[in-house]
Amino acid sequence: MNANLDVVPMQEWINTDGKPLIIAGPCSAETEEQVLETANRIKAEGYAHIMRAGVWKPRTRPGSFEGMGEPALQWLAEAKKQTGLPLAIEVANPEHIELALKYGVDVLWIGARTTVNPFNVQDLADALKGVDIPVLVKNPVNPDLALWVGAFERLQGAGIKKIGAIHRGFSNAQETKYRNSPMWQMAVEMKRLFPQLPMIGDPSHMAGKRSLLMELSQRILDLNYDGMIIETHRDPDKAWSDASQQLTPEALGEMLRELEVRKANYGVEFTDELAGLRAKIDNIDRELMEVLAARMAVVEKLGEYKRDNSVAVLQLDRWKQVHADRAKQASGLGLYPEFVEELFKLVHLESIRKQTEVMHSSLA
Ligand SMILES: C=C(O[C@@H]1C=C(C(=O)O)C=C[C@H]1O)C(=O)O
Repeated sequence: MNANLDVVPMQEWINTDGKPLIIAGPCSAETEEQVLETANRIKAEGYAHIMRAGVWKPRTRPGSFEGMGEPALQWLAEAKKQTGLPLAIEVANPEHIELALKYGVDVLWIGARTTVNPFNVQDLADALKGVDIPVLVKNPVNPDLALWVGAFERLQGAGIKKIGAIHRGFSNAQETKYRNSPMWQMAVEMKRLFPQLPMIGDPSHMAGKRSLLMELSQRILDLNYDGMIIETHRDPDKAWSDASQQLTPEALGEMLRELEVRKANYGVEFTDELAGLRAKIDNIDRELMEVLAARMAVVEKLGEYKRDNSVAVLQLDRWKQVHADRAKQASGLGLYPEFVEELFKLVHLESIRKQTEVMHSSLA
């Protein structure tokens, strides 16, 4: 992808003393009392750099609680006064931005259901022209990296340079362990393309349930994210939205204290050992590719046979057999079967591509 983002480093707009940024707060601002109590309990725990709360809630189906709107902004402004915590909220249209700025909100984010729509994102970017405020962009609900990048480009067009990405996971067509599947490779690719872009994990929306928060948060930290945005509520089971994925400010504190923040890089003392092990990996990878090339040469021969005898490229029974057999072999070798299944799906796709090419070569 050919794109360039001009990013102000995160530490220039929020000082976390080099620690991962923690944005914590309720899914929704429900009542003044709930906002103030939650804010003060978060503050007392000491981990949060920014408080979050939903003021307008995009819901999957009508009839669910859709947020309190402007009154919630008054409660949040009071919470900021009492705790000193800067505020972050989601905005989905220019009116939301205007109100957020009126009530002194410090950081805005664009939600996953907005990021998918370039018209909406452009409206937000236009409304932000001349405004100096950090804007975080959640990944679009579908795993489309270009759409995510496009949202940043639209913001940059409006002069916004304090930007960051929030990885909240991607919608599932089928029921899975996660509410939104992380598809970590999307965030890793984003980091590869734009190393300077802060990446913030949203374990709450990936998980959908409390029991998965810890493992997801640790994974986020192990992938070197710049921070996390996590939902916390004074009385989670009674929350008006996302009850099952929130935890109390104190339980969140306990969880955060248990997480391990590891160093981003190896120290110099490991340099020699590291170089030796990496040289081994380089050799093994070369062998892997030689083996793949040998397999592909046989696939090509089979393709020529198919072409000359008018046999279809895809042979489902054979593929089913390969798929099942390789996963079984994987267990015996101590490899994670799902990894091997995915790997062979890719290999099979490449075989199909190669044989299709061979088929077409007869037409030349
Ligand atoms: C190689 C073949 O063609 C395709 C590719 C396969 C593979 O990569 O293992 C298996 C079945 C076919 O869909 C074949 O027919 O055996």
